[in-house]
Amino acid sequence: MIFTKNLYFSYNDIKFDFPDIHVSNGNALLITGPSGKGKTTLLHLLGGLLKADSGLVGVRGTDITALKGKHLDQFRRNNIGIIFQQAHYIASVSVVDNLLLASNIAGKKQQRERAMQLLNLLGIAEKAKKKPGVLSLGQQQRLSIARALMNYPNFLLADEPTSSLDDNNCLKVTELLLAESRHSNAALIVVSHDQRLQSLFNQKIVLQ
Ligand SMILES: Nc1ncnc2c1ncn2[C@@H]1O[C@H](COP(=O)(O)OP(=O)(O)OP(=O)(O)O)[C@@H](O)[C@H]1O
Repeated sequence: MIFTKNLYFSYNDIKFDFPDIHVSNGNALLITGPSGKGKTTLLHLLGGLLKADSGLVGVRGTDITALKGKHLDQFRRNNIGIIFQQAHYIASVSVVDNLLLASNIAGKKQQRERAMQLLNLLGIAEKAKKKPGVLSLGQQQRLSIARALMNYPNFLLADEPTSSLDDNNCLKVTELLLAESRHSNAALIVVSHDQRLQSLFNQKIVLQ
Protein backbone atom coordinates (compact mmCIF):
# COMPACT_ATOMS: atom_id res chain seq x y z
CA MET A 1 0.00 0.00 0.00
CA ILE A 2 1.15 3.53 -0.71
CA PHE A 3 -0.36 6.74 0.55
CA THR A 4 0.58 10.39 0.73
CA LYS A 5 -0.57 13.06 3.14
CA ASN A 6 -0.33 16.82 2.62
CA LEU A 7 2.55 16.45 0.20
CA TYR A 8 4.13 19.82 -0.58
CA PHE A 9 7.14 20.50 -2.80
CA SER A 10 8.65 23.58 -4.46
CA TYR A 11 11.32 24.32 -7.04
CA ASN A 12 11.95 27.85 -5.70
CA ASP A 13 9.03 29.79 -7.19
CA ILE A 14 7.07 26.79 -8.57
CA LYS A 15 4.98 25.29 -5.79
CA PHE A 16 2.95 22.09 -5.66
CA ASP A 17 0.31 21.06 -3.13
CA PHE A 18 -0.44 17.53 -4.24
CA PRO A 19 -3.76 15.82 -3.57
CA ASP A 20 -3.58 12.92 -1.10
CA ILE A 21 -3.18 9.53 -2.75
CA HIS A 22 -4.05 6.07 -1.51
CA VAL A 23 -3.40 2.92 -3.53
CA SER A 24 -3.83 -0.43 -1.83
CA ASN A 25 -1.91 -3.60 -2.69
CA GLY A 26 -2.90 -5.11 -6.01
CA ASN A 27 -4.58 -1.88 -7.16
CA ALA A 28 -3.61 0.72 -9.73
CA LEU A 29 -3.92 4.50 -10.08
CA LEU A 30 -3.58 6.60 -13.23
CA ILE A 31 -2.37 10.20 -12.76
CA THR A 32 -3.02 12.55 -15.67
CA GLY A 33 -3.08 16.33 -16.13
CA PRO A 34 -1.77 19.06 -18.40
CA SER A 35 1.94 19.45 -19.10
CA GLY A 36 3.86 21.18 -16.31
CA LYS A 37 1.37 20.39 -13.54
CA GLY A 38 3.90 18.28 -11.65
CA LYS A 39 3.19 14.70 -12.69
CA THR A 40 6.85 13.69 -13.00
CA THR A 41 7.69 15.67 -9.85
CA LEU A 42 5.01 13.76 -7.92
CA LEU A 43 6.28 10.45 -9.27
CA HIS A 44 9.82 11.32 -8.14
CA LEU A 45 8.52 12.22 -4.68
CA LEU A 46 6.67 8.89 -4.51
CA GLY A 47 9.80 7.01 -5.55
CA GLY A 48 12.04 8.80 -3.04
CA LEU A 49 14.07 10.47 -5.81
CA LEU A 50 13.01 13.92 -4.60
CA LYS A 51 12.42 14.93 -1.00
CA ALA A 52 9.15 16.65 -0.10
CA ASP A 53 9.34 20.01 1.71
CA SER A 54 6.57 18.69 3.94
CA GLY A 55 4.02 15.89 4.14
CA LEU A 56 4.61 12.18 4.03
CA VAL A 57 4.86 9.28 1.62
CA GLY A 58 3.99 5.96 3.26
CA VAL A 59 5.08 2.73 1.57
CA ARG A 60 4.39 -0.51 3.46
CA GLY A 61 4.25 1.32 6.77
CA THR A 62 7.49 3.29 6.22
CA ASP A 63 7.49 7.06 5.71
CA ILE A 64 10.11 7.31 2.96
CA THR A 65 10.46 11.07 3.43
CA ALA A 66 12.18 10.20 6.72
CA LEU A 67 14.74 7.85 5.10
CA LYS A 68 18.16 9.05 3.99
CA GLY A 69 21.28 7.87 2.17
CA LYS A 70 21.88 4.14 2.11
CA HIS A 71 18.69 3.35 4.06
CA LEU A 72 16.63 5.07 1.38
CA ASP A 73 18.62 3.37 -1.42
CA GLN A 74 18.14 -0.03 0.18
CA PHE A 75 14.42 0.53 0.76
CA ARG A 76 13.99 1.64 -2.85
CA ARG A 77 15.92 -1.35 -4.25
CA ASN A 78 13.89 -3.81 -2.20
CA ASN A 79 10.45 -2.30 -2.58
CA ILE A 80 10.09 0.13 -5.46
CA GLY A 81 10.31 -0.46 -9.22
CA ILE A 82 10.49 2.70 -11.33
CA ILE A 83 9.93 2.95 -15.07
CA PHE A 84 11.34 6.29 -16.19
CA GLN A 85 10.24 8.40 -19.16
CA GLN A 86 13.64 7.78 -20.78
CA ALA A 87 14.74 4.14 -20.99
CA HIS A 88 17.51 3.31 -18.49
CA TYR A 89 19.89 0.46 -19.20
CA ILE A 90 23.58 -0.44 -19.28
CA ALA A 91 24.69 -0.24 -22.91
CA SER A 92 27.70 -2.56 -22.68
CA VAL A 93 25.82 -5.70 -21.56
CA SER A 94 23.07 -7.70 -23.25
CA VAL A 95 19.35 -7.22 -22.76
CA VAL A 96 19.03 -10.30 -20.53
CA ASP A 97 22.14 -9.34 -18.52
CA ASN A 98 20.59 -5.93 -17.87
CA LEU A 99 17.72 -7.76 -16.19
CA LEU A 100 20.01 -10.08 -14.24
CA LEU A 101 22.03 -7.09 -13.04
CA ALA A 102 18.86 -5.59 -11.60
CA SER A 103 18.55 -8.68 -9.34
CA ASN A 104 22.26 -8.67 -8.49
CA ILE A 105 22.22 -5.02 -7.48
CA ALA A 106 19.28 -5.73 -5.17
CA GLY A 107 21.31 -8.60 -3.65
CA LYS A 108 18.94 -11.25 -5.03
CA LYS A 109 20.00 -14.49 -6.65
CA GLN A 110 20.09 -14.78 -10.45
CA GLN A 111 16.63 -15.12 -11.91
CA ARG A 112 17.25 -16.06 -15.56
CA GLU A 113 13.86 -17.76 -15.80
CA ARG A 114 12.08 -14.64 -14.55
CA ALA A 115 14.09 -12.48 -16.98
CA MET A 116 13.17 -14.67 -19.97
CA GLN A 117 9.52 -14.86 -18.86
CA LEU A 118 9.29 -11.06 -18.78
CA LEU A 119 11.05 -10.65 -22.14
CA ASN A 120 8.60 -13.17 -23.57
CA LEU A 121 5.56 -11.44 -22.12
CA LEU A 122 6.83 -8.14 -23.50
CA GLY A 123 7.50 -9.60 -26.94
CA ILE A 124 11.28 -8.98 -26.99
CA ALA A 125 12.62 -12.43 -26.07
CA GLU A 126 14.41 -12.73 -29.43
CA LYS A 127 16.50 -9.67 -28.45
CA ALA A 128 17.72 -11.25 -25.19
CA LYS A 129 21.34 -11.58 -26.33
CA LYS A 130 21.51 -8.25 -28.20
CA LYS A 131 22.90 -5.04 -26.75
CA PRO A 132 20.09 -2.64 -25.76
CA GLY A 133 21.40 0.04 -28.14
CA VAL A 134 20.17 -1.93 -31.17
CA LEU A 135 16.58 -2.01 -29.87
CA SER A 136 13.93 0.35 -31.20
CA LEU A 137 12.63 3.03 -28.79
CA GLY A 138 9.51 1.01 -28.07
CA GLN A 139 11.59 -2.12 -27.39
CA GLN A 140 13.87 -0.11 -25.07
CA GLN A 141 10.80 1.08 -23.23
CA ARG A 142 9.68 -2.52 -22.81
CA LEU A 143 13.16 -3.44 -21.53
CA SER A 144 12.84 -0.71 -18.87
CA ILE A 145 9.50 -2.20 -17.86
CA ALA A 146 10.99 -5.69 -17.58
CA ARG A 147 13.87 -4.28 -15.50
CA ALA A 148 11.46 -2.57 -13.09
CA LEU A 149 9.46 -5.81 -12.70
CA MET A 150 12.46 -8.12 -12.17
CA ASN A 151 12.49 -7.98 -8.37
CA TYR A 152 8.73 -8.25 -7.81
CA PRO A 153 8.46 -4.71 -6.38
CA ASN A 154 5.84 -3.93 -3.74
CA PHE A 155 5.28 -0.60 -5.38
CA LEU A 156 5.59 0.07 -9.09
CA LEU A 157 5.85 3.56 -10.54
CA ALA A 158 5.75 4.31 -14.26
CA ASP A 159 6.30 7.65 -16.01
CA GLU A 160 4.69 7.65 -19.48
CA PRO A 161 5.40 3.92 -19.99
CA THR A 162 3.50 3.73 -23.28
CA SER A 163 4.60 6.94 -25.01
CA SER A 164 6.72 5.17 -27.67
CA LEU A 165 4.40 2.22 -28.19
CA ASP A 166 1.93 1.39 -30.94
CA ASP A 167 -1.67 0.54 -29.99
CA ASN A 168 -1.02 -3.19 -29.79
CA ASN A 169 2.04 -2.85 -27.54
CA CYS A 170 0.40 -0.07 -25.50
CA LEU A 171 -2.41 -2.44 -24.58
CA LYS A 172 -0.04 -5.37 -24.01
CA VAL A 173 2.33 -3.39 -21.75
CA THR A 174 -0.47 -1.80 -19.72
CA GLU A 175 -2.20 -5.14 -19.24
CA LEU A 176 1.13 -6.64 -18.14
CA LEU A 177 1.68 -3.83 -15.60
CA LEU A 178 -1.85 -4.30 -14.26
CA ALA A 179 -1.56 -8.09 -14.19
CA GLU A 180 1.89 -8.02 -12.53
CA SER A 181 0.71 -5.62 -9.85
CA ARG A 182 -2.36 -7.77 -9.14
CA HIS A 183 -0.31 -10.96 -9.20
CA SER A 184 2.47 -9.61 -6.92
CA ASN A 185 -0.06 -7.76 -4.78
CA ALA A 186 1.85 -4.53 -5.56
CA ALA A 187 0.49 -1.01 -5.78
CA LEU A 188 0.88 0.50 -9.27
CA ILE A 189 0.93 4.21 -10.11
CA VAL A 190 1.17 5.34 -13.73
CA VAL A 191 1.67 8.94 -14.80
CA SER A 192 0.63 9.55 -18.39
CA HIS A 193 -0.86 11.79 -21.06
CA ASP A 194 -1.77 8.74 -23.09
CA GLN A 195 -5.53 8.86 -23.68
CA ARG A 196 -5.47 5.16 -24.59
CA LEU A 197 -4.92 4.36 -20.88
CA GLN A 198 -8.07 6.08 -19.63
CA SER A 199 -10.35 3.10 -20.11
CA LEU A 200 -7.86 0.63 -18.58
CA PHE A 201 -7.77 2.18 -15.08
CA ASN A 202 -10.61 2.45 -12.59
CA GLN A 203 -8.85 4.74 -10.14
CA LYS A 204 -7.72 8.06 -11.66
CA ILE A 205 -6.70 11.52 -10.52
CA VAL A 206 -6.10 14.65 -12.59
CA LEU A 207 -3.48 17.19 -11.44
CA GLN A 208 -4.86 20.68 -12.07
N1 LIG B 1 14.69 20.40 -11.57
C1 LIG B 1 13.82 21.39 -11.76
N2 LIG B 1 14.12 22.65 -11.39
C2 LIG B 1 13.22 23.65 -11.56
N3 LIG B 1 11.98 23.50 -12.10
C3 LIG B 1 11.65 22.26 -12.48
C4 LIG B 1 12.53 21.15 -12.34
N4 LIG B 1 11.91 20.04 -12.80
C5 LIG B 1 10.68 20.44 -13.23
N5 LIG B 1 10.53 21.76 -13.04
C6 LIG B 1 9.34 22.55 -13.35
O1 LIG B 1 8.26 22.06 -12.56
C7 LIG B 1 7.06 22.05 -13.34
C8 LIG B 1 6.49 20.64 -13.32
O2 LIG B 1 7.36 19.77 -14.03
P1 LIG B 1 6.99 18.23 -14.22
O3 LIG B 1 8.02 17.64 -15.13
O4 LIG B 1 6.78 17.62 -12.89
O5 LIG B 1 5.58 18.37 -14.97
P2 LIG B 1 4.73 17.28 -15.79
O6 LIG B 1 3.30 17.48 -15.36
O7 LIG B 1 5.31 15.93 -15.59
O8 LIG B 1 4.94 17.76 -17.27
P3 LIG B 1 4.93 16.92 -18.66
O9 LIG B 1 3.53 16.38 -18.79
O10 LIG B 1 5.25 17.97 -19.68
O11 LIG B 1 5.99 15.85 -18.55
C9 LIG B 1 7.42 22.54 -14.73
O12 LIG B 1 7.10 23.91 -14.79
C10 LIG B 1 8.92 22.35 -14.80
O13 LIG B 1 9.53 23.32 -15.62
